[in-house]
Amino acid sequence: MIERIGILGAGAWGTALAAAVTTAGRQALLWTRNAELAQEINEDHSNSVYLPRARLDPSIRATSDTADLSGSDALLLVVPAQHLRGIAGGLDAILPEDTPLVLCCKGIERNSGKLMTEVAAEALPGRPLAVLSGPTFAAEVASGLPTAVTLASEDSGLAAALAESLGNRSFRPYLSNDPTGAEVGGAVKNVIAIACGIVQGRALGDNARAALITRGLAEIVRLGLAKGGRSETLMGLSGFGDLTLTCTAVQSRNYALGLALGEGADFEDLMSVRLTVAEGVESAAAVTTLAKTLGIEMPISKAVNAILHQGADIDAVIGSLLARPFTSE
Ligand SMILES: NC(=O)c1ccc[n+]([C@@H]2O[C@H](COP(=O)([O-])OP(=O)(O)OC[C@H]3O[C@@H](n4cnc5c(N)ncnc54)[C@H](O)[C@@H]3O)[C@@H](O)[C@H]2O)c1
Ligand SMILES: O=P(O)(O)OC[C@H](O)CO
Repeated sequence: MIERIGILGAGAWGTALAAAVTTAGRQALLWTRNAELAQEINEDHSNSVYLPRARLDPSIRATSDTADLSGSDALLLVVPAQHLRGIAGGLDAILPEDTPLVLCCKGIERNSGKLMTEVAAEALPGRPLAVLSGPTFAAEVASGLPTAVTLASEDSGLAAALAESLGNRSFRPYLSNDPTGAEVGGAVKNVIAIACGIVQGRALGDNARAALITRGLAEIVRLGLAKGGRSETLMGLSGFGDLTLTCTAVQSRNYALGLALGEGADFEDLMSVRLTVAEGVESAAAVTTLAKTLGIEMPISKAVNAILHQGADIDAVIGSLLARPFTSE
């Protein structure tokens, strides 16, 4: 039985997952690089920086020493995508080779274009891998509100064991053997959510957002299939489900970032003050490069990348998207 769950990363999602783990009756050990935050979690049972309104179960323990994770029966990887390689690599010497790794971060490594399972397989070679993804705002999970996730692994026995260990009445895993599809859905939906925020910020209407969600899903499916994922995964919780959630709620950091940009805020100003991660920023660049390499069309993702990273004018980019030739669905 998977009893002791190590959680690498005590941001909003790592902390919410610790809450789900304790609700399921398992032990949660959170790792954070910030010793003061570990002390706060242990002594005050709160995470005032990343999940300010949550009261945490006192059984949740935190540490800033990665060596403490070596006794985990499974390790959830919940650090921002661009930091996974660096942080996880430091665990290779201390983590047993049979410890399952569960990728809970949603992004693509910008420098390499690699998915999180690909990065984990290089940073911590040989360990069994799974992906946990889906429509999951951390604050709602921490409050015990009903949530369903995809738990995907090529090893169906591992996915089932993880579901048994982590699942409960309000945190319901659905099993899949398509981790690639689950990862692509989780990463690209953040980019499409930025696009949706931008059109809402520009007051272009709900029709425009529905069009972006639908054509965004077409981009997710193209990339997912090209990477070896399956279309039913991309139509499930970790694809369509998460895309819908993230593109329609101001609670989403990616959507909210797009909204602010659409309303006229400066990208660099927004990034210079933010504490929390908006994965779509880095993934927009990664997805654009990957689409070019794989020879697939992803015009919305490319447009977001042009706005964020190439200084393109928002109205000019929207004008170019609207001027694209008519085509079939
Ligand atoms: N918050 C959610 O609702 C939610 C839900 C599902 C998945 N996720 C995914 O989980 C992952 C983590 O997101 P989060 O919401 O927990 O993060 P967060 O925004 O709450 O916190 C930021 C995290 O990044 C870490 N960090 C910041 N700068 C760093 C650096 N230079 N080096 C190493 N670590 C650094 C911080 O210590 C902190 O743990 C992301 O991939 C996100 O997409 C988040
Ligand atoms: O706040 P966001 O945009 O990072 O989205 C959080 C989760 O990924 C939603 O499923």
